[in-house]
Amino acid sequence: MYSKIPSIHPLIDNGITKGDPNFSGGKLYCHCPSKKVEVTLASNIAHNHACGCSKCWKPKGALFSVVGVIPVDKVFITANGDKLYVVDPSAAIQRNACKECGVHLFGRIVKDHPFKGLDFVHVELSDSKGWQEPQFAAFVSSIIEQGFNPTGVKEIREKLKKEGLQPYDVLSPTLMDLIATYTGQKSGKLPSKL
Ligand SMILES: N[C@@H](CCC(=O)N[C@@H](CS)C(=O)NCC(=O)O)C(=O)O
Ligand SMILES: [Zn+2]
Ligand SMILES: [Zn+2]
Repeated sequence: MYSKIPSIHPLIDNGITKGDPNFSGGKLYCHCPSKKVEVTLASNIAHNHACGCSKCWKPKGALFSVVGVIPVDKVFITANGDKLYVVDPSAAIQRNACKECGVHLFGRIVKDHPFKGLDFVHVELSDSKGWQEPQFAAFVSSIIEQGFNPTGVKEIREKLKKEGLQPYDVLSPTLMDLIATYTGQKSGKLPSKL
């Protein structure tokens, strides 16, 4: 007997399909059988990644979310926006979810934050192909907080690496450096022009 590794995410479990660098966007739909919330994205996404945190929306049975960012001016609610509500209004990322099916359509930053101006989206909610593929895995140890046995995390990290996703316990060094630069500039310890 061997134990089957749990699903990381359907877009990762059986190998990642590369996106199309010339892809220019598409529509996201919630999971309701009718009157779907529809969000139109007018460009590709960036910094797409797997996130193990407890706050990002995950498809049923998956340990990780897959989430990327897009400039807020490229995001349009194009149908049934009256079904959206903000999951946690006090969070930095205001995740707008469908109140019927629970799917998160976009996460918006409204307060002063290094990623303000970007929305967080899950492109698996789109039928279009060509979206940027996941680039790394973030908040891996956070799966333990949600009930995953810590003894199994090594195997999860190995699987992520095998699929080409470097695992991190916060964000990737690129994104952590961006956040730290913003913080340093805000406090005046770092010049505003670099
Ligand atoms: N260990 C925590 C981590 C939560 C966390 O910090 N999530 C990151 C990645 S999405 C974040 O930036 N959260 C900001 C927010 O949710 O507003 C958990 O799993 O709940
Ligand atoms: Zn829905
Ligand atoms: Zn997250």
